[in-house]
Amino acid sequence: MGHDTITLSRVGKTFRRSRRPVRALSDIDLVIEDGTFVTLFGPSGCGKSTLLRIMAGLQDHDEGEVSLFGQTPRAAVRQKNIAWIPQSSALLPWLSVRSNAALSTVVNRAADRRPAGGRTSRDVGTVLAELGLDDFGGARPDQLSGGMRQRAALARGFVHGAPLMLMDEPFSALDEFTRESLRHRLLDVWERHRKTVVLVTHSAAEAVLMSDVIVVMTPRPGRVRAVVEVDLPRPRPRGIEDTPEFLGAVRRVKAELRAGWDGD
Ligand SMILES: Nc1ncnc2c1ncn2[C@@H]1O[C@H](COP(=O)(O)OP(=O)(O)OP(=O)(O)O)[C@@H](O)[C@H]1O
Repeated sequence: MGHDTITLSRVGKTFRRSRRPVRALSDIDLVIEDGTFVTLFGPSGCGKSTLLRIMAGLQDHDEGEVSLFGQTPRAAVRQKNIAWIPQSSALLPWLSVRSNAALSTVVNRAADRRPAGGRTSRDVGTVLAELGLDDFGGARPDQLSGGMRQRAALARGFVHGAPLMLMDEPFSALDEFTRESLRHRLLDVWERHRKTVVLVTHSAAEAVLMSDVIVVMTPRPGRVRAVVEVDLPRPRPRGIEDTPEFLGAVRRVKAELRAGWDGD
């Protein structure tokens, strides 16, 4: 532990497809240590999703270096070192929850032949139980609520066994009540697995609740405005959202954002 999982140095990205190029990211420097829960936080258009997609090997960058475990993102994906959790659960509708959760173990069978020291997939039944889905392993996605579908997507991510999980606003399609309970559910499971997580959000409260480190980003061009360490106890108890310490941290993060962005 303690070695850097992820380093980004001077990463930049310009989209050039239209007549006016969009500078989505500029000069992004970031170091993320093993086992840290990190959020990318900022307003719409600050480049959070682009940065996450670059880390996931889904998007190329055109400046700087990205190193995940000493590998390029694409190599890290090939070696099964990254689990991707999208905004909508992206479950296969014709498969049961159990089969969806186990999918990565099937799809990535080639990656399982990697040398000793590689990661092992987690037991599907254990992870489904951790996410409160033990009675729904046989159900199909259309028989589940939105919150349960997203829990199944998280299960698939944890079963995958990758040391790095990348989550693109995984709760954004859910109602506020479901979202709150799912945040705590994810924290409970994360406490057991302690993987490195990078999560995108535009909720300051979500960033503070989940993270060890919040990367505050501002738009035009997308830059890192501040890296804020969250000094709250782990595990984060239910109800922590109402404590003065929590509310103070939310205020600090919002103040960092305002200092670098006039809010237009
Ligand atoms: N494929 C693309 N082609 C052209 N421009 C793009 C593309 N993807 C993103 N952009 C632009 O890059 C900038 C950053 O977009 P990005 O989606 O990364 O921001 P974001 O912070 O994730 O925003 P949101 O919270 O709304 O998802 C925006 O100005 C966006 O319009």
